[in-house]
Amino acid sequence: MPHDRHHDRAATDTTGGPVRSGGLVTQGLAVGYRTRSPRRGRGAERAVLAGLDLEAWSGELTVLLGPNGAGKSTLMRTLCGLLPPLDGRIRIGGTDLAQASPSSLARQLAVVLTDRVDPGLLSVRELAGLGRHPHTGFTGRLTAVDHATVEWSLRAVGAGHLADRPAAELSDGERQRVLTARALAQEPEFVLLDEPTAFLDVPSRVALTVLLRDLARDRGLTIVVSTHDLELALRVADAV
Ligand SMILES: Nc1ncnc2c1ncn2[C@@H]1O[C@H](COP(=O)(O)OP(=O)(O)OP(=O)(O)O)[C@@H](O)[C@H]1O
Repeated sequence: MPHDRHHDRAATDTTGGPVRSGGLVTQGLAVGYRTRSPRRGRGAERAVLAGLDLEAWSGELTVLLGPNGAGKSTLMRTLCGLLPPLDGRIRIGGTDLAQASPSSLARQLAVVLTDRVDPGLLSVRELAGLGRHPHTGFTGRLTAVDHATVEWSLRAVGAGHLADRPAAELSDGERQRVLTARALAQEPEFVLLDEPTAFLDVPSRVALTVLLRDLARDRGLTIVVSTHDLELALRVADAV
């Protein structure tokens, strides 16, 4: 790792634990699925990962590395509140995820999962503009500041030239960039991206990962990315 995360948080409390607040922290987290049983209520639990004590901090790009089927997507879905934890706690910015209101979570946290998105008839600019929704209030109208943020986010991921294209016509790699732009347009403190480089060619993989690391450092974001790209993770990530 090029950057020793432990160097940044040398301060500890009397129990030896970190004194840093905020960040994305889990304690004893178990993630997985509950099978539905129509006759017997809740059904059985199938844990995919258990006993996870994870920390991701502001200003750092944290990478979740694991082979196919390891549980990265399951963990990502749980960290953003889409899947209930089977056990343990998740704290985001010092607040228990289970207690966070959906509207405050939407302003704080942006997520890009691997699910296919149907953009309908939206242009690329309009699709990225959806990221502004938590900030637009009752009318949903974008102000000049919102428009500027969307343009910036598209340019940041190298998709500025696609802005007027119908989003439904994008290639997989182009769509991946635009969805990343939508997440950045949200101006969140926390960004979770599940395999954001999966469809990208090698130069674009490096460029996007370096961009995410720089955004984390320059804007103090907490960015968590899953990947099975070992080399890139080790070269660029602040914590793996
Ligand atoms: N909806 C579901 N219900 C039950 N089990 C599931 C469900 N989705 C995934 N799983 C199982 O959970 C395990 C972890 O899957 P997950 O998709 O989280 O892994 P991953 O690390 O993201 O893999 P990949 O790198 O292939 O995307 C797998 O064994 C998978 O079959």
